Amino acid sequence: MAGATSERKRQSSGGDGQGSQSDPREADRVAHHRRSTTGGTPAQTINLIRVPFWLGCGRRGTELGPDSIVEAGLIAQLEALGVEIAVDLEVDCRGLGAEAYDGGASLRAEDSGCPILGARADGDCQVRGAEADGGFPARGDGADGAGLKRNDGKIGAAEAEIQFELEEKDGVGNTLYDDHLRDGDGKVKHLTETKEMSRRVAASVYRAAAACRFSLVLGGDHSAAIGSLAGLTAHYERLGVIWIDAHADINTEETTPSGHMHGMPLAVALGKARFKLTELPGAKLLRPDKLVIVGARDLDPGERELIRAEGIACFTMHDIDRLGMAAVIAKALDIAGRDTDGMHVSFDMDSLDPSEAGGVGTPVRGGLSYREAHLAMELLAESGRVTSLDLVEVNALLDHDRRTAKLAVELASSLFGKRIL
Ligand SMILES: NC(=[NH2+])NCCC[C@H](N)C(=O)O
Repeated sequence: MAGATSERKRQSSGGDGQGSQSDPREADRVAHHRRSTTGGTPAQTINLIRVPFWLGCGRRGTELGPDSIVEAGLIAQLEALGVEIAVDLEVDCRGLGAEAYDGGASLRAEDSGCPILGARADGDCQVRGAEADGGFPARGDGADGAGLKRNDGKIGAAEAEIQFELEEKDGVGNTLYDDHLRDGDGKVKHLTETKEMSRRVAASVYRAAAACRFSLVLGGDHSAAIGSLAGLTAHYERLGVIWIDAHADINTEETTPSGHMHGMPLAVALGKARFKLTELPGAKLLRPDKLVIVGARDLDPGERELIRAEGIACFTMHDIDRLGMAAVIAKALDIAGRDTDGMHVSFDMDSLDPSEAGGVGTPVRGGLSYREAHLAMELLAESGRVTSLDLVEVNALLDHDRRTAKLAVELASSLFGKRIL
């Protein structure tokens, strides 16, 4: 728990570590500029957000992904690159769909002693305590049009209110939403739990973004990205997104062939599904012209239609074969990076060929080679533009010798500036 320790240290030295900088955003801009002009290694302060959630894909083993990636050496690798892990927290997913987890009610979130965001009672209650005097503004009433008021880079903002809502509703059970889309309607599975997980992830990601920190979100299945995107759009005015995946994950409740929420996050984020990102506190819809999909090779009919209708940039494996990864990433950066103030990379390990990354729940042949995946991450690092990353869909029960988890660590290292020479 190096992260929690470092957060506690920061607290005892008086505040959240941002107080001594008059304008953290300015410092961040300078750092970005320095990186882009020297091509140097991006040294960053990150919040590590573990999301052990599998209900969005229906395959157990995916909830073991975050710890598997950490145990494969993530923290040492990042620290060797000069990355500071300011916070290391686990979003509590155990109280969600308790019947689907071993132990049922005995594993409910409140039993951790830290009912809302942190399963890690030692670290997260401390982190939350620090926020209590962080001067949270109340959630905006729309006066600034953003839903959430900004907090000048201070940790906190609307999270106190988000937590309050969760506390109120989660303490008595797991049925938090009263909408018509319920599990068992034969269509979307675990919608209620996925929404609740997303709210929790969003709160943590928002908090990181508000503190000008990079969020590294470890899945868990790809529905965790609903939370990332909600937290990020609550903070950034115009977010660009590069979605690296074998699938487009843009099914709606009507088009999903499986009912699994991990095939739907982009439809949610774009406002095309009945469940819209804007249901989550402060979140804004993603703009279709700021989204780029890279590596697609398994699209459902409804997904093809939606991608065409919305004019979404989708570089399939065919395009990567023809143009090469370097050209594809250059185009992706141009689309997701122009006129945006934040850039999120959502990396599904199933974008890689199954011969490299077999430990995933929905493998598809003909994927990215080992070098193509690294090159993508290296070029994204060089751009100096990426402000957050999801690394998702490692299924530890399907992974041999942690091969996929180790590859996830390697790819994260490339994104944080590791170079061959
Ligand atoms: N993130 C993923 N692995 N998504 C797989 C989605 C598969 C399929 N398109 C579905 O909607 O069910």
